[in-house]
Amino acid sequence: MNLQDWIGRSETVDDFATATPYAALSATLDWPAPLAGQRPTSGTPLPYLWHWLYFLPMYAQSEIGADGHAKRGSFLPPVPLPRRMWAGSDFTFHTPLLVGDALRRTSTIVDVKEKSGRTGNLIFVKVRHEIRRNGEAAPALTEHHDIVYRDAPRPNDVAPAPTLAPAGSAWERHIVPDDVLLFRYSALTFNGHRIHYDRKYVTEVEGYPGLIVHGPLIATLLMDLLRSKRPDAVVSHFQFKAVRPTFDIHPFSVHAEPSADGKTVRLWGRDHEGYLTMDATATLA
Ligand SMILES: CC(C)(COP(=O)(O)OP(=O)(O)OC[C@H]1O[C@@H](n2cnc3c(N)ncnc32)[C@H](O)[C@@H]1OP(=O)(O)O)[C@@H](O)C(=O)NCCC(=O)NCCSC(=O)C[C@](C)(O)C(=O)O
Repeated sequence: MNLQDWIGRSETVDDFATATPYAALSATLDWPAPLAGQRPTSGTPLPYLWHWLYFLPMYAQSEIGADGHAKRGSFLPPVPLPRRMWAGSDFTFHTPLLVGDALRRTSTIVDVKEKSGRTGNLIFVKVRHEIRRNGEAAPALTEHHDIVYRDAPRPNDVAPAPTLAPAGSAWERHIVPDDVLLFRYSALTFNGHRIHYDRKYVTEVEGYPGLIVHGPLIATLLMDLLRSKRPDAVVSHFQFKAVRPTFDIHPFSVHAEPSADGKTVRLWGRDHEGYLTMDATATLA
């Protein structure tokens, strides 16, 4: 089967930006009282990246594959490598999405690439999502999502040399991940991926030392750090790359450092050993 044949495939999903998932994520991110868990009124802007609370992957239970995601070969190509991860994303925020909006997301497979990485064979699938609000012709948000698929683990696998994260930062937040945090984020995004809750599966089948913290959760924590320090910042562009997995067995931290000219903010995730896990940049409008 030629994976390139999937390039150009497209699907469209409609949804409403409802208040309850917003309230649940604000509680999960530990917003201070009285904001945590509070339902926002219609017209409240969605914080950056909270569009992931909508357009949930409503696959029938019988369509779910071994890793807890939908079986491959319908919208996403039937990639033969077993271990799926979120490699990174790139966003252009054209206009804010507001609670109460009727949203339409059109997703298109724009690239499928096989690569040989330090950790073995990799297949990258790039999906472009365009989200439009209330029937408008122009997208309010454009996202390019890189999904990576990895080989099965081998007994003598050696992790590639990690990169040290910057030593200091203007802003930071320390997170103690646990099963409950991971479960709540999986539930909010209706993500059945076993690597986030099935410890036996993630250690024995995928060969990782612990449950994996979701890439989109870490990216959301990065943007939440920026929001908490600069609530009025208007972000025009944001991109992140997940460079090293974060596991629930140790604390981790998220950091941000505005540039001297105030036009960009570098954001990053750092594990308990000081290694870079996610590298991101927000461009301010
Ligand atoms: C991605 C891994 C496997 C590459 O591992 P590697 O070390 O073997 O790669 P490399 O040797 O550094 O690079 C090989 C090639 O891949 C490219 N590359 C390398 N990294 C990236 C990246 N991030 N984004 C885009 N491209 C990337 C890189 O530029 C290079 O391309 P080239 O040959 O053309 O020069 C490795 O860096 C890794 O394990 N990263 C952490 C991934 C992670 O933890 N993701 C979040 C958790 S999984 C998740 O949230 C799941 C979820 C939510 O359930 C869900 O399914 O959607």
